[in-house]
Amino acid sequence: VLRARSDFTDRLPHRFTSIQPLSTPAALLPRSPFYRTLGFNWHEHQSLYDNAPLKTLTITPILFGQTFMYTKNVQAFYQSHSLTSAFYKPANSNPALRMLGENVASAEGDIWKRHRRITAPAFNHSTYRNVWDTTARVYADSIDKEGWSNVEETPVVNFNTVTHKVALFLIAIVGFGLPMTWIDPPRDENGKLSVQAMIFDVATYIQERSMIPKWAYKLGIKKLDQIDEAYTRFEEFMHEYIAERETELKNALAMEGASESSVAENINNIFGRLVNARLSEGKLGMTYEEIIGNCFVFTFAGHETTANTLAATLGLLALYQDEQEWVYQSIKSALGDREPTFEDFDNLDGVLACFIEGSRLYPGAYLVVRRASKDTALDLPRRDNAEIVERIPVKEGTTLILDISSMNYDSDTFPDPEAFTPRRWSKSASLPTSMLDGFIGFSYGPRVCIGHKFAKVEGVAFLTLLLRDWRIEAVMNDGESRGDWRRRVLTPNFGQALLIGEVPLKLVRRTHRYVVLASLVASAQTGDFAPSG
Ligand code: HEM
Repeated sequence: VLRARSDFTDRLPHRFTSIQPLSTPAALLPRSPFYRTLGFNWHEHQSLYDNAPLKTLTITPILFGQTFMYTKNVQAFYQSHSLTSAFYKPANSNPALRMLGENVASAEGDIWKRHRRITAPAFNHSTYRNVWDTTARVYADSIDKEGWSNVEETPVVNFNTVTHKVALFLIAIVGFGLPMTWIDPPRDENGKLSVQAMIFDVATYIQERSMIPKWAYKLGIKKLDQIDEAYTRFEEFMHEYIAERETELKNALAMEGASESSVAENINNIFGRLVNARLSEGKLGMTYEEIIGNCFVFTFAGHETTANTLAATLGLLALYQDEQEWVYQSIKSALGDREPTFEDFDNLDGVLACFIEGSRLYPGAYLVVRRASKDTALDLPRRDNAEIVERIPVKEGTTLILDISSMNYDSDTFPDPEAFTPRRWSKSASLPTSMLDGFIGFSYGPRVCIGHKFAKVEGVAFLTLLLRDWRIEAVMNDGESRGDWRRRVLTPNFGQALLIGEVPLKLVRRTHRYVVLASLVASAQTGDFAPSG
């Protein structure tokens, strides 16, 4: 049944707030009960749609900002993200993403198409192989440098720090060809911020950098000086790095028998592709500013999301020992006693299921923004009877917030939504659709996450190695229950990505003793494993 309605504001529940929660002033204000009324407190967030029969509502700010339409109706997601949709991702939806230059995540229309055409070919089979191999080497380096090669049990470790380091290394090495070592002094011999510290701070302080006015950096506040130094150095460093790479590519092109296509074929990292695009004339060129903008966005998007998802997944595995045992057995049956390789990726679906279930419960990108390019409508099934579909008109210019975190906790799609149940994603589970392919945490349609396979390969490689070698245990306070631990440790914050705090874990060795290959450690230290492209 399709019922036509004239005005969505009559059909949808309304909520009022003082200011728009997705605005700069709201992000600057300290957390308060005011946010709770909006559902932007993690635990109450899930009840935001309780009285919304179409799982959709509007929020109208009284003092500042516009009325936005919020939805956790998965049909709204599919309709607003399809190729033919009247909705688009507005370029100004997240100013933080474009502060160092236009890029594939911030642009819209033809500019976005150009950025996507240049960057997409870098996400290919050989990149994913590189992601796998690099993850294995970073893992070996971390075990060695942390001094865990010969211990039966590690001390308490904040695993969020570990996963942030792993994710940062992956994007720096595979994305930009920059060597990294697990233990790196924060400054070089000339007192300059190390590349690692610089990239880490750039990715961590994106929210602060986008909001704090320039004059504030002159006040001599230590934290602001640190942020300013990282960002200034990042731009300087990238300028020099682009110039260097440009010279290398020009030299490669000048060699006998070389052609533009043969040079392009040999480039296997994102950075190389961006610089090469700059050398090409015409429609697929890129400015310095755009290259830096893209490097910046890959640093952020490729780091924060994966790192927080991995940290949360490990925390959940530590709480759900039976699921950990299940995935351990699935690793053993896929690998036997041999070392995993990239070729095993497809058979490690139990590990992927854990990563996806971790992403469902703690979605790195917890919402996405779309805007109606013309008067249009959404056909939304009702919560009480999905056979009844109501047509909700949407006026041109309306902002639609696709609330991924609420969709992921919807009990209609995910029975017992709070439970960590990786098996709901496993290939053998009897699910209505192929859920693994249909997971919306990486979005859908033309603007699907460009790094989704990058993240999955990295996540599966890291989890496989770690879970094969160690049993993970949650470190609890005296008298603390599993539920208390989950609330204390795994209650996230809404930042540019969904942020997880410290995740205190302990690793207890399984029968497999990891043998640190001297050659791997040596290459990790020199950065030789960085791709030459
Ligand atoms: C668990 C990890 C990740 C999650 C949950 C995630 C999620 C998402 C989502 C939901 C979007 C769509 C945003 C929108 O439409 O507004 C997106 C876009 C994007 N992601 Fe990811 N992502 C992850 C990892 C990565 C990685 C590893 C990279 C890079 C190596 C990356 C790069 C990007 C870029 C560049 C875009 C913009 C694409 C475009 O608009 O054409 N992401 N991501």
